[in-house]
Amino acid sequence: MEVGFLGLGIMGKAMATNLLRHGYRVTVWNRTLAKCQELVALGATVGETPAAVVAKCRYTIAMLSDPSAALSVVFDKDGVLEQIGDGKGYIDMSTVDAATCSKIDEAVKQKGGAFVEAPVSGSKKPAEDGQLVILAAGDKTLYDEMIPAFDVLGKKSFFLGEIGNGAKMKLVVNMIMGSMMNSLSEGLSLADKSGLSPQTLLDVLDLGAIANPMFKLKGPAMLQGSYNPAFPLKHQQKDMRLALALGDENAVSMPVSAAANEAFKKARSLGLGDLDFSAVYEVVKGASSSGQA
Ligand SMILES: NC(=O)C1=CN([C@@H]2O[C@H](COP(=O)(O)OP(=O)(O)OC[C@H]3O[C@@H](n4cnc5c(N)ncnc54)[C@H](OP(=O)(O)O)[C@@H]3O)[C@@H](O)[C@H]2O)C=CC1
Ligand SMILES: O=CC(=O)O
Repeated sequence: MEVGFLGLGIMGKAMATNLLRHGYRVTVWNRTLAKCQELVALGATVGETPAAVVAKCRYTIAMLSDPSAALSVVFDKDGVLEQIGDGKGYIDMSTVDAATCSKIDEAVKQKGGAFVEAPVSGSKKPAEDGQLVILAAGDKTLYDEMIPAFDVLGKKSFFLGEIGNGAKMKLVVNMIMGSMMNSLSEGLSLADKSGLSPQTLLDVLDLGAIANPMFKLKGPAMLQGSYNPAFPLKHQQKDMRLALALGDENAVSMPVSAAANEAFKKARSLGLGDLDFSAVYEVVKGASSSGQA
């Protein structure tokens, strides 16, 4: 099967690599074209523009940073819309909001193509290991056609129905994740400032009812002050922002998430946006130090 792949950031590179390893013929494009070379070394071919990729491939997957990138790659000059049409499918796996998915869906359908949104839960390592959780919605026929590729990329795919539902599910999940990361940061700070060992706190957490892979993976690195980006903080803040907007639309009060969003915004303002989202710990630590008598 031949697929196109647009966007070779942390996630896209791992996902396209996985497809190549499983025998897919992959044509890649990235805004910074030089980043395609690593994939070429693994057997990919390069499309000079998103339109060129879509012209060549029946199915094209995108994995881009945010709504503005997702829209630009579709609607701008040399974009997806110039070549999408009958018999072609476009699958956007980026984390965006439902309105962005609807705009893309309508435009692709108007050209005779099919669209599936399919954001993923799981970070760099699950992407490398083909262990993502895929949250798809939109054209069911295209979804069914993509199942073999989704099986390479992920451990489980959910088809959630009408367009927008994948985006909404992803935002709810990441809203919870961002709040949990803030809560862990506060707990580590509180343990430290009150004379306890933060490492012992991690050991205790890992044995109890709130043990989870995120605390286990990120906790020790946070104590080392090591924030090599798996999930960039700027993307987590984008997800909190979009989840809060979904809360606004539905009149759902989310004070915990709003507070977490403020901490991520503060981290961005301090220049931590390109670090892992666990770097919000630096903000929480700083806040507790400045509060000292
Ligand atoms: N990292 C993670 O753990 C996870 C991330 N996600 C989501 O997946 C998506 C990608 O994340 P990730 O790979 O980490 O992000 P990166 O920041 O590593 O990569 C972003 C990609 O988007 C491209 N891009 C950005 N702006 C534009 C634009 N205006 N036009 C065209 N291309 C653009 C970048 O191109 P260039 O190289 O030129 O900058 C790059 O290919 C995001 O929506 C994120 O929220 C979902 C699950 C996990
Ligand atoms: O979106 C990030 C993730 O880890 O999932």
